[in-house]
Amino acid sequence: MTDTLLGGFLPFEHEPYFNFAQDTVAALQRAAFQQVRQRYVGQHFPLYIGGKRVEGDDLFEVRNPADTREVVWHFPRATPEQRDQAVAAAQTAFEEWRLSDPLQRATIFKRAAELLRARRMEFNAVMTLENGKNWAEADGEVAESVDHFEVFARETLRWAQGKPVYPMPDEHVTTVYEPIGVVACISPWNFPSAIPLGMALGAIAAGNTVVWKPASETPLSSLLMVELLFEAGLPRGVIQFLTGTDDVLGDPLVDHKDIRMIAFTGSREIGCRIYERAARVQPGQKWLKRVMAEMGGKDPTVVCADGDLEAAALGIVQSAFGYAGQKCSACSRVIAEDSVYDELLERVRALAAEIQVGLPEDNAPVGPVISAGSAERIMKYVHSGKNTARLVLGSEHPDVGERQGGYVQPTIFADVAPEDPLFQEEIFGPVLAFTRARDWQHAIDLANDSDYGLTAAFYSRDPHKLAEARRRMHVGNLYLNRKCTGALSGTHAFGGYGMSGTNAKVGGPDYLFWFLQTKTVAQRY
Ligand SMILES: NC(=O)c1ccc[n+]([C@@H]2O[C@H](COP(=O)([O-])OP(=O)(O)OC[C@H]3O[C@@H](n4cnc5c(N)ncnc54)[C@H](O)[C@@H]3O)[C@@H](O)[C@H]2O)c1
Ligand SMILES: N[C@@H](CCC=O)C(=O)O
Repeated sequence: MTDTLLGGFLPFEHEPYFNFAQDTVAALQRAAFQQVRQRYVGQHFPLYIGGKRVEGDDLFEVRNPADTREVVWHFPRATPEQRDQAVAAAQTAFEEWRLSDPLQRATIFKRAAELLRARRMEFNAVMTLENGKNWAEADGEVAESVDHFEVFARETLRWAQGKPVYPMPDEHVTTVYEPIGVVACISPWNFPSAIPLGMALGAIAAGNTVVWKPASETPLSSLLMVELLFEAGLPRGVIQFLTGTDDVLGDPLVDHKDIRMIAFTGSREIGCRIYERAARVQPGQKWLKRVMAEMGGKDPTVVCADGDLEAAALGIVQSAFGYAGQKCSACSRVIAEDSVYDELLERVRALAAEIQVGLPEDNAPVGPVISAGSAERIMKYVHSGKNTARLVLGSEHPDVGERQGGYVQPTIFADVAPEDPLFQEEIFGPVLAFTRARDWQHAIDLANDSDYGLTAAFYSRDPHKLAEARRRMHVGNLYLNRKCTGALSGTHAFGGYGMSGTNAKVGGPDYLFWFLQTKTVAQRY
């Protein structure tokens, strides 16, 4: 029966992006900024616990990274009591939600997709104002969120079917998947809707309940998704929404005995910390906690001598400097064969030199990094890089008038040695390292010389080299003859190797298994 239902949810198409080059579309997006400013700026937003909206007394400010003098909105700092109430409420809601009909879940997600389609420009504008994405980057993420709703609607039905087993003549044996409990979803600021949404939908599509803890820099993009799900019919107790400080919502949430799983996306430092802490069984805890930890990257683009240099240069510039390099998937290393190294470097330099850094609300190609502190950290790499490598572009502060924010110019270093921090460490900003390889095989060795293994791009026209790249590149997401950013839900299951994390592969066919446990039932008649 579920097969028939799943059939009713097909076919699937990725949500198309808005074409902001069209005047009418651009005018609508501008109007959405005005509406969002009128409706949301200056507002105080709530927590959600046990289906109730909870106002807080102790508020923190969210600032516009494009001009940090502007406070855009306020959110509450949850107290330890509210954290514990949220976990308890999620436990209570689990008893009902775990038995919910997968078709009910799928229908809610489909409805949420429809609701979001109608409000995409509003969600884009909110994201721009709190995390500095330009229109296209924000739109890419909101479109990905629509895709997540559509994909998870189908995945919840698919997993509800169970899996066939090898039969026995005298027993009827089934393998079915059941939910596990309360999942804490902890997310970063750089993808404030699609990333927490992917984790939360994984949890609730599987029949679990959620404590959703967004990054403090970007809580409204997350809250709007939660409220959208409520509007679509999700029983309100299924998601608890908590904002606040890491001393209340970090270690203590991870350590909580009633948390069954932590779904985390963020830095390597915090991911490793969670992994370690969650391994300790707390008094009263009745399970081994499961941890999904999706972490950073140091993503290479390999360019072979026979590759299309024009396409490679464009792909490198888009993936290295789009959203100021603040994607875990961003290209941060280029490894090119000796014979094309200089030409490729010049092509990339010329394209990158044209990039204008400016206001994301005006749709500048590159906006600010998330904060002044982040810019300072990035500039430390740039300053020390000048002593270890050859600066080809950047390193100055772009002119953005009187605005205060962490604006960093696209920066390129050439002749970077493999042991250089520019080659090994995630900088999470618009800083690109070029390294020369003797030949294409050496280039693959250099690409693999990293603790991380998230994404990589590989450019060649030679089928033998492409096949070898498929076999040898040690990454979770390998892109041949295209840029290494922009995974699409349902198609490019996303997650890395090595210290990039647990390889959970959000948006992929196995993702829901992370949130399920398997029951075998054998019956004799
Ligand atoms: N692999 C991926 O899919 C992916 C996607 C996006 C971002 N990232 C990575 O995220 C990082 C940038 O994000 P960030 O700066 O927000 O990361 P972060 O690790 O500093 O913070 C992530 C979240 O963890 C919370 N947190 C902080 N201390 C905690 C603790 N002790 N216990 C539990 N939670 C705690 C934060 O409040 C935040 O919500 C980069 O390294 C980037 O590569 C990875
Ligand atoms: N999924 C995004 C990256 C998310 C990390 O920051 C991409 O594929 O570019």
